[in-house]
Amino acid sequence: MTPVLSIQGSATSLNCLPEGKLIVLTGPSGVGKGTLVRALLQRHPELYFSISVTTRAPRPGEIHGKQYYFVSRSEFQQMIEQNKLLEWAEFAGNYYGTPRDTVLEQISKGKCVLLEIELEGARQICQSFPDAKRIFIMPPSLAELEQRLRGRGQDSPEAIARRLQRAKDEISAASEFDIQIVNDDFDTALDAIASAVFSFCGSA
Ligand SMILES: Nc1ncnc2c1ncn2[C@@H]1O[C@H](COP(=O)(O)OP(=O)(O)OP(=O)(O)O)[C@@H](O)[C@H]1O
Ligand SMILES: Nc1nc2c(ncn2[C@@H]2O[C@H](COP(=O)(O)O)[C@@H](O)[C@H]2O)c(=O)[nH]1
Repeated sequence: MTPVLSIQGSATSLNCLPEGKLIVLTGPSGVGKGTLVRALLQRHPELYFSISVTTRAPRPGEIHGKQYYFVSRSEFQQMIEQNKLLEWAEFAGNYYGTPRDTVLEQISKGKCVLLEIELEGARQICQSFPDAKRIFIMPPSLAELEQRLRGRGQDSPEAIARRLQRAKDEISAASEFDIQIVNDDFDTALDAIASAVFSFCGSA
């Protein structure tokens, strides 16, 4: 029942979060999670956003340590073996994971910590942290999702097809989450996320 996680060498029982709060935000690729999170962090810089590790190649303008920590597949494999990731998953041909120590450190400092991750990783986090708040972002329709992925202009047609294929399974899992928010009108969705975050975290 009680997962034991290590913070800087000390064992800490985390079946409930000791100080801070953890929020998991998921939803299909292209739904607008990243754009919503960036807007939320601008409004509320007191939140802590976890920067993930990935084997995906950087897109134009992406900077190591800002959007992601970009690593090779062998480096990612080493991180798994050394238990440095709180969760990880393969998504559309690349690996993604959440660095363990920084997240646990921020939680232990009482921060409200935000993870923006795909479904499999979100499920892992929900198992390890049953007290985490789980938010699912829905697209208004699959056609609009495709439009957003194409409009973003960052992925090849093959990568977009893989992401859309996966989106169908992800959307059917939305009811596993505490809250479902449709990102149709951006400001309405942002207000709904802010309200969910702060009713859970208090003043963070
Ligand atoms: N409410 C909205 N209405 C129209 N376009 C939107 C809306 N929200 C986000 N977008 C646009 O949709 C595109 C995809 O958004 P974004 O990159 O944030 O998605 P994502 O869910 O983070 O994707 P991924 O999981 O692949 O990182 C962007 O071009 C963004 O500007
Ligand atoms: N399981 C995890 N998924 C993650 C993590 N960081 C990001 N993601 C998700 O990956 C997809 C694709 O992202 P993209 O930047 O290549 O478009 C998207 O759904 C992200 O939410 C993570 O640490 N773990």
